[in-house]
Amino acid sequence: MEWCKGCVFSNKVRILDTTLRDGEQAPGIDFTVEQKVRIANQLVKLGVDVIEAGFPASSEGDFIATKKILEEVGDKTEVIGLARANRNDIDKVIEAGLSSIHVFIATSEIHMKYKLKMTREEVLDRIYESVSYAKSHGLIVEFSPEDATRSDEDFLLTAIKTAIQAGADRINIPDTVGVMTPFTFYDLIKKVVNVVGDKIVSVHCHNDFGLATANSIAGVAAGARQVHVTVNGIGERAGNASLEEVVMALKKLMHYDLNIKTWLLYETSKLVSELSGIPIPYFKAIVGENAFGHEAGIHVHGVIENPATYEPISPEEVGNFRRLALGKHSGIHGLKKILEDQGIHLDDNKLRIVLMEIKKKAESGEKISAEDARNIAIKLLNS
Ligand SMILES: CC(=O)SCCNC(=O)CCNC(=O)[C@H](O)C(C)(C)COP(=O)(O)OP(=O)(O)OC[C@H]1O[C@@H](n2cnc3c(N)ncnc32)[C@H](O)[C@@H]1OP(=O)(O)O
Ligand SMILES: CC(C)C(=O)C(=O)O
Repeated sequence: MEWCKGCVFSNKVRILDTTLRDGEQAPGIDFTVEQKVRIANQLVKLGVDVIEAGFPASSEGDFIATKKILEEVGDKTEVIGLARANRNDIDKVIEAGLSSIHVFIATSEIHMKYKLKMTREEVLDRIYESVSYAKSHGLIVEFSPEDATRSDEDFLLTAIKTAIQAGADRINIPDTVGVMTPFTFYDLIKKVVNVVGDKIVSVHCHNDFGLATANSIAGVAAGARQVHVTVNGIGERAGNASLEEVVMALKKLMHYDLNIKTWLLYETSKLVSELSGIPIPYFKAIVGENAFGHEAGIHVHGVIENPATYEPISPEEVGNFRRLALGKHSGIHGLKKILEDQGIHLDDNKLRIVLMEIKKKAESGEKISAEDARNIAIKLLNS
């Protein structure tokens, strides 16, 4: 397929879910250990390939949670822990019993100067030292040059080569502050893929300009074969690439092969929303209450005749539901179906009368339910 031309890997794309790490970093989200285990079990049921369970060096709670998740699902999926490029953090991942580690250090000038206070050479040394230290303990190592997309490109590629030389198994490219466009990210990932040879390239996108999903799929088109996502897109600042959007775009629009049981997306989204306390926006793609909602008469008529007229995917594919609504935009076909589903059969003249009543009420700001329509129809029939 055009999208895959030149890819060095198969058509299979891995999903690394970081809801329990980057997702939880969002201000106001603090999962309990029990909640994290519930979400981890749901992610396994969903079919994610890797669960980033936490940052063991961060706190006793994160250490315990990471360990617990490993005990709970470690035999069913890869469980990975985050670590800064220092031995203490790496030792904590090892102590937690994990076999996979995600080591990161920033490679952008601004992060090296103001945060790390390290020179380029010191960062390169730290990369080599920390990745090889993790490898010497038998870990699968995914390396991330933090703030990669604002790094000097040549230095970034040198940092990546250094991680590979130290034994890194996967290279993850984070757009840490979401400054990429699908076009610039495609170009960057192409260059990274050319450098890493047969290692898997992963992408980790943030949503500061609302482009996390678009950038993630552009990265895959450029040859990445792993995507970092979070359920409902929760995460730092404007969030991460949303699992449900990335999965459905890769599967339905770009025809990639994924392990995800898409019909569980809606229930997974609802669980994370409930446990995080972050509501799902009504208009959220794939899992929003309105994602398969139709009111406009022309749309409802089309959907009744053939849902594909206005639904690029069926709600059943993602475990969501179709909702036919009544309001000032309704048409006679929709009203007819909503009434007939309630056992009310009217001729067109009477339907028109009911429809006018509905539009009048809606225009005054009233919300009209199927039951309201039924009552208006019955009143008319009895008049
Ligand atoms: C892009 C990301 O999301 S990265 C992941 C971010 N996640 C988190 O920060 C959540 C958990 N964080 C924490 O619990 C704490 O920040 C800890 C435990 C990691 C560190 O806490 P503290 O020791 O109090 O340090 P603090 O957070 O104030 O500063 C970060 C320190 O880590 C250093 N650092 C930051 N990133 C890295 C890195 N990748 N490799 C090595 N050192 C790093 C900073 O230079 C700073 O070091 P300094 O204390 O010697 O100046
Ligand atoms: C730890 C890294 C991958 C990260 O979360 C980021 O850069 O956004």
